[in-house]
Amino acid sequence: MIEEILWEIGAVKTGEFRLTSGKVSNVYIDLRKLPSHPQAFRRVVEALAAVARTIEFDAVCGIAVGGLPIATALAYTLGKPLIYARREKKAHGTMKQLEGDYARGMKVLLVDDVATTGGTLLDIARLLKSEGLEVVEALVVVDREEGASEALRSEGLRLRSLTTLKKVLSARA
Ligand SMILES: O=P(O)(O)OC[C@H]1O[C@H](OP(=O)(O)OP(=O)(O)O)[C@H](O)[C@@H]1O
Ligand SMILES: O=C(O)c1cc(=O)[nH]c(=O)[nH]1
Repeated sequence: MIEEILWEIGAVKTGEFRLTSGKVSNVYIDLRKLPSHPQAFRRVVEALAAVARTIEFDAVCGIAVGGLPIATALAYTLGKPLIYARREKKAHGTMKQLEGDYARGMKVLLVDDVATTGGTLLDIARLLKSEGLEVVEALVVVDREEGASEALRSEGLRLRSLTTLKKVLSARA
């Protein structure tokens, strides 16, 4: 089970954490360490691939940093092209925010590690739309169920997840 895997690799942390949205929480899911555990990583990516195979899309878009290794492994597993978004536009070099090769009209599956308010997914969905891409759905490992699903729905996007924070916490050994 995904929830058990997260506990096993120590991805569930307790303490006091400031979240991206500015909220404070006493629990934090740290999936940045997932690729350091190859067997767990493979199981999570296989579970994501099972969901992704039910969706029609042309390319995976990962969100740096936490979502990028996961999206990369997912795209590789599915044999789909990968593009990825920085949280901020580069201030030098190419000056880009969206990396990789893409074309207008491409159907994209947006992938991240965790969704809380959905602000990050929405920002990147808007970036993709501004480049002429079509975001078909968003897929994350953990939905904290703190507004992301509703926020995405209000812009016509469905959020899918492998699990929720509630399920992770109730699976605690
Ligand atoms: O739904 P939201 O309220 O937007 O929060 C979720 C976002 O927060 C985390 O990223 P973080 O900003 O910590 O960046 P990182 O992945 O680069 O560490 C997480 O990886 C999501 O992208
Ligand atoms: O909302 C966030 O910033 C956030 C929450 C969480 O549990 N894990 C994470 O990586 N980010």
